[in-house]
Amino acid sequence: MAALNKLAIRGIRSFDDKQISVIEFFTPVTVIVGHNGSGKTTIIECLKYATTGDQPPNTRGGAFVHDPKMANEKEVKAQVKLRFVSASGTRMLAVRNLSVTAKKTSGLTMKTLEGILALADGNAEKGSKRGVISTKCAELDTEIPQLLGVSKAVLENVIFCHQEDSYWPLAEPSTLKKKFDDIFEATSSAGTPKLSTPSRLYERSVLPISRPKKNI
Ligand SMILES: Nc1ncnc2c1ncn2[C@@H]1O[C@H](COP(=O)(O)OP(=O)(O)OP(=O)(O)O)[C@@H](O)[C@H]1O
Repeated sequence: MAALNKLAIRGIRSFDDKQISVIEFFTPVTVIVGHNGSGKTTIIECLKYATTGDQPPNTRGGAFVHDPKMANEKEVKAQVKLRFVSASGTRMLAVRNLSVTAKKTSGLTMKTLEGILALADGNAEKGSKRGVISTKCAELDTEIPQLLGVSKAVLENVIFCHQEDSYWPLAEPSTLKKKFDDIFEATSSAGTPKLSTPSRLYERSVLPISRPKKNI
């Protein structure tokens, strides 16, 4: 069974870029406790980012990275590192890198830098190429969910669902249908419906279906 072992965060939200904070996950459960604003959500955001490559909602302009103004720097380099065990029992390492630069006028410029997906025992962190599977972010985005044995949609909408997105089950029918289709993989990559899946059954049982009236 897949498992998360350790998460290292540097330069994300309130986690500054001067030190690395390490969170270890224990079996069967790890409880994250802290005051408001202490960084509990940030830990989940980092897990989602490490596994899917998706940054939290409303952070497009670089708000996910520690604010350079607070760091008193022009540029902040951020890193999220996750050690995990794949569904087949292999110890893996995923590293994602970001940087944010304060613009001369105002605002931020964010860059996504090369990542690493590697075997945890291959010394990729020390620069060794042994055991490195990919350094391309797009490949990490598809490979990591596969290694965990969970679809990207389930990681995004269920396991690491952001608190700002957690009301999606109450969304309007078309949004809800799309979410269920993604989660149950009801559409092929070409967008055509696959076999009858739970989402299709859900759609049939919940959405009003207009039937032509019969002439008697
Ligand atoms: N870009 C940023 N740079 C620096 N600090 C930031 C940045 N973005 C958010 N923060 C700070 O990081 C913290 C975010 O904390 P987070 O939401 O993870 O806390 P939490 O423990 O989940 O809080 P709550 O219990 O209220 O949900 C806040 O204190 C916020 O001010």
